[in-house]
Amino acid sequence: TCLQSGAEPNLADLNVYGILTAIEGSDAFQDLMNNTKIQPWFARMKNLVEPHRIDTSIMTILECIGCTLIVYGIPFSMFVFTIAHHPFRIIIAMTSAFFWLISMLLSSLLRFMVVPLRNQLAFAVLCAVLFQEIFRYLFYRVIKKAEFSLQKVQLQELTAKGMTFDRFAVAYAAGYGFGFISGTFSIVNVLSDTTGPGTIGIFGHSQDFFIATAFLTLTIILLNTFWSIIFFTSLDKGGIHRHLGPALVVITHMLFSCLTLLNRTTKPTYSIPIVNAFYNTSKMSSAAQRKKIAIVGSGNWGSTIAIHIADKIADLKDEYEQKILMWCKEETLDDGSKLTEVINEQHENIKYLPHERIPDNVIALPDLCESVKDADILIFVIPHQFVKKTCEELKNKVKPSAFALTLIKGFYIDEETNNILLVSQVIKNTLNIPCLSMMGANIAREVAEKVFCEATVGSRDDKHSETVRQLIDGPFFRIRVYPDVEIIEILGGLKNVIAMCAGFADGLNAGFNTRAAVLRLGFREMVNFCRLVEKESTAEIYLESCGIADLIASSLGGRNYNGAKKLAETNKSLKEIEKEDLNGQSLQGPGTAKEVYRFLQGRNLLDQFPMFRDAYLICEQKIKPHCLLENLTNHPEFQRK
Ligand SMILES: NC(=O)C1=CN([C@@H]2O[C@H](COP(=O)(O)OP(=O)(O)OC[C@H]3O[C@@H](n4cnc5c(N)ncnc54)[C@H](O)[C@@H]3O)[C@@H](O)[C@H]2O)C=CC1
Ligand SMILES: O=C(CO)COP(=O)(O)O
Repeated sequence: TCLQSGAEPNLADLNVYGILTAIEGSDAFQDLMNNTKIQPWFARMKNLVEPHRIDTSIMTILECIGCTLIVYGIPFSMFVFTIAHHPFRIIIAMTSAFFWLISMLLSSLLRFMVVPLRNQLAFAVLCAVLFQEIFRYLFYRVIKKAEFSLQKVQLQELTAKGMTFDRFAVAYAAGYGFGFISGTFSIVNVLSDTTGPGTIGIFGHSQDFFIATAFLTLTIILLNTFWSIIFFTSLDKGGIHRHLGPALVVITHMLFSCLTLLNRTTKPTYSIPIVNAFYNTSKMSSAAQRKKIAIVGSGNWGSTIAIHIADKIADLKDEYEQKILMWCKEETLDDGSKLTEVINEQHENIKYLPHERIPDNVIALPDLCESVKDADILIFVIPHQFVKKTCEELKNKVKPSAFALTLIKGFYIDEETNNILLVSQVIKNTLNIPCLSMMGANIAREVAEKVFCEATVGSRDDKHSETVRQLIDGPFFRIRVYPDVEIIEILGGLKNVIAMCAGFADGLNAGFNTRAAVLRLGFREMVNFCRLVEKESTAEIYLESCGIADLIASSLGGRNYNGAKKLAETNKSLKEIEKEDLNGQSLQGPGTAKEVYRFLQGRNLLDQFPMFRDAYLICEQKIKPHCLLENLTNHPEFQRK
């Protein structure tokens, strides 16, 4: 040794002293003291160093706390923010952790049984990875079975408790459970070593051992979460993805685990799991970004559009979450069953769209807010008189980044200003999200039977238009987009009133020439009315499906037309007719006729719109339907120069 009496110890002294104190008390240490001349030097060093010694137990405990925070900090936040509030996810995570434990048990059993390879690390890695992946797959199968039963019998109950069956969340919670338990198993021993007696490199390895292991364990937890998401969502997607996703997971898991075999080469191996995690995060985030669709309404048109969209998105699995939530105002049917249960069990809306199969991925929910909670696209399709109340209930309950599309034909007149208040405006103003409109000649039953039709979409946002195109446009349902959101919507409401006029004319057995005049003059009033309110971007809009085509279709076979025809034939009130013929479906024409009448009256314009005026008065049974036909001769159209 070089430490002279009275001199300061140099680095070599400190180094050797550090090593000896680490083994102090052992046989080797005693041997050294007894059989060499090192003892006086050691005593001098002890005198000099001990007064300056930092309490190592505090240091090592701090290291243990630091490593624990590295390992569990992020997973803990993930748990608190994404799992803890969902009992269903907690159950999934715990069950998945249990599956991991069984996989490890079986893997150890196999290793133990194959005696020649028992001590080969590579064999252990192979067994561990294969068993984990087999159990990941088994877990997926079990959940798939459970999902089916849950949806069949318990959906309402689950929803009421905030336990919706969200496949992505299930994959996430399953991966989290798998990762958490696997990470915990690989770190607990290491963490206990961090508490002392010394934390300087094990077996001469890097001093960064503990911290590196902590980061690696965090990576294990995160990777397992990503792997389950990739694994489960790929299996859900089907096709080639069924094989690619799981293969990717098994390969990356194997590569990651094989790092164990490189332990002795130390440093560069740390970067591999980080690259792996990065790659998996990017794969996973694309799955997380899949847009969710909610349909607010499940009547005749609501159920039809749900079927249509479910068919459309079946080919767009990367972009759209396949499950479509459809809000269904709960009602008890004649046999005592609940409508939502019937829809989810029989996959048919036997009340509002009988004999049409609703795909399994359309789930009817009785809870309005639950149905739209995570939705990126909200499709409103309820009778217009319920829009204000429905939107009020949804206030502050929808994603701020979502957008809406209204298929509702009808509007309000603001009581204070006597101005038109469109459904799209109510949605926009109450929910604070943009709202597009789609109207056209779309008699629901025919759309459900895949009979060719077209529609007009009102949108001023190219991205949203593209989304609507993806969801709706197809070989038997073509759409055209215009920026005239409001005019499209007003036309949709007004045509119901003029279709009633066509019904009155047919009910009175009017001549074909007169029936044609009713349609032309009615269409003229529709255009003139729109021009009182909004300036169209182009007059072409009136020749689109939302204009002339919807009027023709509705006047040939719409519910409003049929109801009005029956009124003219029987003298019954529309309320009675609605009750007798429509089994809960709703005539939108009478309500709109009333609103239009009020709007025109407030502006002293009733004489300029005699058909709108008379339609309302007939609905109210204040005049007879023949008056409408008699008044055609003095229509203001004939005073026009
Ligand atoms: N049926 C069709 O062929 C077409 C309808 N439309 C329009 O779509 C809208 C919806 O029509 P449909 O789906 O046919 O409905 P519908 O006429 O079948 O009405 C029944 C629906 O109204 C719901 N409802 C009853 N009371 C309610 C309340 N208090 N709050 C909320 N919802 C309630 C019922 O739950 C049921 O889903 C209407 O504005 C209609 O003009 C547009 C194009 C085609
Ligand atoms: O809007 C419709 C077709 O485009 C349906 O009209 P009805 O509500 O009169 O059936």
